[in-house]
Amino acid sequence: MSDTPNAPVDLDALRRRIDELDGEILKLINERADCAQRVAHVKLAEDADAVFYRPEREAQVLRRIMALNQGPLDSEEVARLFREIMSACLALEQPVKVAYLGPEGTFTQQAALKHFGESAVSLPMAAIDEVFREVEAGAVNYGVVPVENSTEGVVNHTLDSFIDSSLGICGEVVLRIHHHLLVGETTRRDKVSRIYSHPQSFAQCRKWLDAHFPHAERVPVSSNAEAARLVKTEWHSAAIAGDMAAKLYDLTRLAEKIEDRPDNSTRFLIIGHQDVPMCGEDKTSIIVAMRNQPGALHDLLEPFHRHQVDMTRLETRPSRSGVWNYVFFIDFKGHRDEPRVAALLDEVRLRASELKVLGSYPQGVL
Ligand SMILES: O=C(O)C(=O)C[C@]1(C(=O)O)C=C[C@@H](O)C=C1
Repeated sequence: MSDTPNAPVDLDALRRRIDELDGEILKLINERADCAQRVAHVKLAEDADAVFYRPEREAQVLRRIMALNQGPLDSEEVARLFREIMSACLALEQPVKVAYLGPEGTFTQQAALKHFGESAVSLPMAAIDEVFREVEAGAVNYGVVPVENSTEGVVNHTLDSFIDSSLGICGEVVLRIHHHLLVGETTRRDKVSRIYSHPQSFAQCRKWLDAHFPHAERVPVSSNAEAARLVKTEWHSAAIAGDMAAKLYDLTRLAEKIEDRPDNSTRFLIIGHQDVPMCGEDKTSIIVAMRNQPGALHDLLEPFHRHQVDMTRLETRPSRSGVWNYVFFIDFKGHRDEPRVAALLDEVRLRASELKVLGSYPQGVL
């Protein structure tokens, strides 16, 4: 075989080489799976209630692979392949069960698959509260809920659910959101008089809709997947939804990527009972209640500046009880076990009327 580009190649020889390599890859993947099974035995020997899913280790594996990769495959592509290999290995140790904000075909399901891989068992829930309840009750191991969109801002319902919940955060996943205009096979573009979607998606595609379908009725529904389900059986209707919903309901794309901002993305949280050890590139989320007095916000923020802790998000929510006068949701870089972060948290605790650490977890890798 020649290394010279454009040299004539022998197709049979190349396919024989691919067969050989596939044999080696197969052997290595199974050797890896065997190691994972042995890891499970070690975990069980140490603790009968062992937790098999280890977010910090998964983040380290994926980051290492991306750093090692020399192409020609793109690093993200390679990480996605390893994501699936680890998902299958974890399923051999113990299949992980995940509840997500449904119905089937939502972006949250896409986020759950991106984070846990195809070997996880994922179950759709009708509402964010239900995802929290299923995880709290132990019916599933983890939950996946949306928390903020780059165009539309925060998902208040998710933030509020943390106030009264015993659950914490064990991971995050960021998804690029691409919306398409979808129709059933009998609907023509010039006949679309009604468009269904989730209110957030309407907001994310507002300029495109004003320009292309100014006269179509916009009907808000509970999810993009529900919008896709409705148009499957309706003439003259279209839905705004993503790839998963298009595939699930076998719809045609009249227009692709119609979101107004090309960087439109949504951040999802993985919720659970687990305290996640440090992985090296971590984030911490806290809820802080401050007394209703002048300078409260300054008092809260000043230690972050002094300890040089990088805040990535600050949200304020109205209090729902007397104690929680002002409630702030804060995300920052670092892990609660780092001395610098521990010192910061001690100071914030002294200044606040309440502090709840929701968790430290790996920054989203993919
Ligand atoms: O290292 C572990 O603890 C494992 O269980 C192995 C492994 C892997 O396949 O690499 C599988 C599942 C865990 O979530 C993390 C990593």
